[in-house]
Amino acid sequence: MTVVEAKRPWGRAEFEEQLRAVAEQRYHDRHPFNVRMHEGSLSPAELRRWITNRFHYQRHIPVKDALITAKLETPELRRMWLHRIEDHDGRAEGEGGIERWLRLGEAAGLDRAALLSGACVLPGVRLAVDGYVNFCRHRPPLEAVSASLTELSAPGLMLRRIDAFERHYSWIDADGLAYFRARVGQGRRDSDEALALVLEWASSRADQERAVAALAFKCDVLWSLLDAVDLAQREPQVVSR
Ligand SMILES: O=C(O)c1cc(C(=O)O)c2c(n1)C(=O)C(=O)c1cc(C(=O)O)[nH]c1-2
Repeated sequence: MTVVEAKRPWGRAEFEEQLRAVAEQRYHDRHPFNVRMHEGSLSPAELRRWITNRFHYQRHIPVKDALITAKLETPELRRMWLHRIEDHDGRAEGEGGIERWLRLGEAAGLDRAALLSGACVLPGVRLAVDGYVNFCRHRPPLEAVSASLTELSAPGLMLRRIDAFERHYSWIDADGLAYFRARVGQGRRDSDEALALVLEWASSRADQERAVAALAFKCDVLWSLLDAVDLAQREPQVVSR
């Protein structure tokens, strides 16, 4: 009989390093579409296609956070996670990240009703977003929370994006960038909180490897979302001006 010895868990610092390496090396800031966005070579139609399709992702973030909240077992943890839902949905009509994204769309000349209808969302984007929501629906809290750790890299990307929009896409009113500005601080807080939970919860090497795999999966979700946007033919879009 062969005895398979369990691998020893990584130390805390090494585990954190593994997570950060995935969040950096597989992040979608390296995707060709984002590279073109940053260098200023996207056409208005491409930028509008991205805004339209990313709205599908944005509006599902609070749904997946509600699924995660339902799995958390203490009031303290649920309180911590609940603010994410509020960040996107706001406390009242006309507030929150979803509303800010709609204003970004309007600043780029997109029609609010058309965005809300979801009619122009690409099939690959629907699948990528479904993949993320279902992952958080079905997996244990450790993996669902680990998947959110792409946010370790998000604040840096937001700053780069704000700079790129101001520099290259000044036809979009600067007020439209409020979504990205708000996400810099929110993303830092979210990733600090999530990282502390993952480091605490994953005690065995198997858990640690599951956490790293969950984060890699999420990187793939973001990457394939951009693949769909990048490869799409020009979509008919309802433009308000
Ligand atoms: O624009 C981006 O590149 C980007 C990336 C990510 C991310 O890395 O997951 C998020 C967001 N934006 C974002 O706006 C957001 O609210 C958000 C929530 C989450 C999450 O997984 O809980 N990621 C992200």
